[in-house]
Amino acid sequence: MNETAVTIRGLTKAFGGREVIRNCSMTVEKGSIYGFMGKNGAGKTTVFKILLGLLQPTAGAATVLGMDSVKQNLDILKRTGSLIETPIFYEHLSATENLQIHLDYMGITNSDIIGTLEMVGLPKVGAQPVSTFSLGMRQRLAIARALIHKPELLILDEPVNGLDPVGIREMRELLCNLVKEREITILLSSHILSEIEQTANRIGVIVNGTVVQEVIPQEIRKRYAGGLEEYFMTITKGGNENE
Ligand SMILES: Nc1ncnc2c1ncn2[C@@H]1O[C@H](COP(=O)(O)OP(=O)(O)OP(=O)(O)O)[C@@H](O)[C@H]1O
Repeated sequence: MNETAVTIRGLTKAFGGREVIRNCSMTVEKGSIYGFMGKNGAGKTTVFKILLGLLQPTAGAATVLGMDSVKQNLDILKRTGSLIETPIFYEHLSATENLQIHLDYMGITNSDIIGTLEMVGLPKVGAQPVSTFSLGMRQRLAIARALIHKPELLILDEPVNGLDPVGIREMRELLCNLVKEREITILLSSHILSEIEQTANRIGVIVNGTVVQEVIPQEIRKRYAGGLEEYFMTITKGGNENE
């Protein structure tokens, strides 16, 4: 049996008495790419924030790399790289300086900033202030920051957001290579179904704060002639009360 990188059981999160995550369970196997799909407001970002210890669950539990998301959140942050919502940088500082600050914060002295910038497709702009970066360049830098401390797990909320078609393909190749070469686990959300289809080993669909299905892409192709789009429309129909 595969080991798990993330286990969520009976998770509930309420904001001001309104439950946006409801009795939610999911399992992410180590060394895999898990595609997390759901309509706007279904609860993907909230689940990611709970996994990273940025939000506390109202009920239930989340375990990340064997650690409890509430009690061991600092250890989780050290062993995990993440990109959640719009990345924030020190605008007047260069890409290299931003990565160095992150490494200092993580207490890491020995890391390859130049190699990481190259890996994400920013080979020549390390010295440039982030204020001059385009949306796609910022997204690449955010991925570099998520990767630079060599995490075992990457949690990426819409990582291809803002990338052009070339960038999207490069990101796909990068993520697949990371799993192959570094044996890391990737949990990512995306509204671009073709991206999920081409990268994920396993797919989880969240509807109104509950993961309603976890499946492998081959199973979807077998059962739905229209592929992932038809599957998504079928599973999520009935709307989203969280919207
Ligand atoms: N801090 C908060 N306070 C109150 N409600 C919140 C808070 N954060 C999220 N919500 C609500 O929780 C629900 C789930 O939001 P979440 O951002 O997790 O959805 P999502 O699936 O990531 O959506 P999207 O695809 O649009 O990014 C939404 O109804 C949102 O308004």
